[in-house]
Amino acid sequence: MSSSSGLKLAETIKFVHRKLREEIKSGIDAETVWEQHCKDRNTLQEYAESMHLLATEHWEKLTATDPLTSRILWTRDSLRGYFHEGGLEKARLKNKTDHSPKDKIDFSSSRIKLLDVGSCYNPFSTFTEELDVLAVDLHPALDSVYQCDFLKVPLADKTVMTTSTGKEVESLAHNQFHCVVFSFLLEYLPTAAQRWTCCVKGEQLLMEEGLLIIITPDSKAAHANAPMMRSWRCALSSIGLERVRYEKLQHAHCMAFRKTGAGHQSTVDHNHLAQMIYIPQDFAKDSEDEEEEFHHFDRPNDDDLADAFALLPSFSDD
Ligand SMILES: C[S@@+](CC[C@H](N)C(=O)[O-])C[C@H]1O[C@@H](n2cnc3c(N)ncnc32)[C@H](O)[C@@H]1O
Repeated sequence: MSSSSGLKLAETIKFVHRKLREEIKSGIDAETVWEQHCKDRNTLQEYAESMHLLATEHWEKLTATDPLTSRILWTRDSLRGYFHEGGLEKARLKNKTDHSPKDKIDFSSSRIKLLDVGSCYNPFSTFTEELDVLAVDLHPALDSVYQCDFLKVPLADKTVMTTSTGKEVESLAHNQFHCVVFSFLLEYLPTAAQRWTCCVKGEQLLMEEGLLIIITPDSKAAHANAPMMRSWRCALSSIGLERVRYEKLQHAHCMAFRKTGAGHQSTVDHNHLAQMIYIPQDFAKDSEDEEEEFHHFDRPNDDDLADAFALLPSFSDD
């Protein structure tokens, strides 16, 4: 791998995201778009190399000078705070009405079992003393990451991994992980329905009281995309994921959601909820709008959002 300008690497990544969205907007169905994309080994390889370089050679330099910009350190800090420094107990006290597990899991003694979805280059591998990481990706950049299309991988009683034809995941076990991480994963997916599928699967893989960490890029001020963040929070609360931590870093929104065990509300309309996991680019009209990423977009009209929120109880403002 050779060094390359950060701008060029970021452009390679944005190009792939944009291409997928443009194909959807042109009317090709999501299944076909995704299938074709998964077969395009050259694009996947170029993306993996670019992402790996961008993160390790450019973003990590920024982390060295300003650790508060790091989504990886934010995640580690959140896990420590929740599992080892009283966050979990606080959440238990706050949610006296939760359907708590009969034998509460003691998280304090063991390493945190973490599933990093869309891991690319396994950024959490440096914390092996505290984290037991299973890193998976559609097209891994490193050998320590298992190949797995999270949209398609079956959830089963056991996690099954193969190494015979390369490192692959055949199935992932329900209720097995203390933590599931989606760091810069959701905006890769061109439809809100695919993002929703990820969230639902993430919830199913977590042990009760486990954390789903979602990190999404945004260099604008926190309030600029606050309606989007509220929309995500609201949708996730309807499948029993309660937000316990939120922070706007310089380039990302970072969120931790706790699996409350309240389960899915029986009345939830999954199609409707899926649309709530929107991103600004879903509304960009052409590639010029896309260029601006988070700057120029038409938000869903306020009435639509108000309707969406009205459907869901226990929504509270930021
Ligand atoms: C922007 S990169 C983020 C990499 C890393 N998580 C980080 O924070 O630097 C998005 C990653 O998600 C992976 N990805 C996208 N869709 C996926 C899927 N359905 N299953 C698994 N990985 C996926 C891509 O291959 C890519 O490596």
